[in-house]
Amino acid sequence: MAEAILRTVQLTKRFGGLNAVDNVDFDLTEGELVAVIGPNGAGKTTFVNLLAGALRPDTGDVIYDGTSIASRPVHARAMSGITRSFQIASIFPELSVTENVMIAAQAHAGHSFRFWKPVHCEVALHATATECLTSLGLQGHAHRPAWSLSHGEKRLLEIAMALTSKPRVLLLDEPMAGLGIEEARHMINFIRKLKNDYTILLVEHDMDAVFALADRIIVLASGAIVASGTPDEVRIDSEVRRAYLGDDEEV
Ligand SMILES: Nc1ncnc2c1ncn2[C@@H]1O[C@H](COP(=O)(O)OP(=O)(O)OP(=O)(O)O)[C@@H](O)[C@H]1O
Repeated sequence: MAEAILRTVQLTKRFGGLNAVDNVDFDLTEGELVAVIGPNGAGKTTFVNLLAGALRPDTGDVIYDGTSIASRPVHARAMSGITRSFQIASIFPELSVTENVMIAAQAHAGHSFRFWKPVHCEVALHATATECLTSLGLQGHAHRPAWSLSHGEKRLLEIAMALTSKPRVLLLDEPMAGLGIEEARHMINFIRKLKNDYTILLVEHDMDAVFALADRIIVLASGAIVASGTPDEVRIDSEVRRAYLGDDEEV
């Protein structure tokens, strides 16, 4: 069996008396797209925060490439290859789409441009930005101010900004949130393309997206994994119907 790039061992995060993430053993193998689903308050965002480094676990561990990273901060994890999509709040509305992606690229590159002449930095950042925008179909919007993008285009821009770090593991937290039907279809198509190049963890409420994209699905309820498997396995799992969807609902 292939070695996991990223795994968690009995990962636990408490808020007061609440186990938001409760003893979670999880693994993600290179090239996979694993979706994490579960009802509101199940612990999905807390779990992503623990992987991205925005939160530290109370107990348990996060292992990346065989090394414990549980105490590493967000930027150190991003530098080593685990990147979460940017949030709309981190887009600069008055700057162009390209400029936003260039700023993300510069932030990820950190000091690595230190020895370059400014003009070379600019050219390199521009090239990275163009590549990332193209992979999300935004190249035609490069010169527009970011504020003028639709909600769906802004969500694509968030992902383009995350790609500037050339992540090995891309963490996507509800990329479909707030999208219309057409925008959602568009987003699914782009994430499907990203699957060719990235290992992805997708947290998502949109079941059409989850079942269209996931190689494996993990179901969280009250912080704990209650089911996992292929989409077909999860679709027929009675525990999932009980804990998450209600017995009568179609998955
Ligand atoms: N910073 C915090 N302080 C206290 N409680 C928190 C904090 N963050 C999350 N929680 C609680 O932890 C539990 C898990 O929350 P989390 O946001 O991870 O769930 P979720 O599955 O992402 O929910 P949703 O689908 O609604 O986004 C919830 O009961 C939530 O109220």
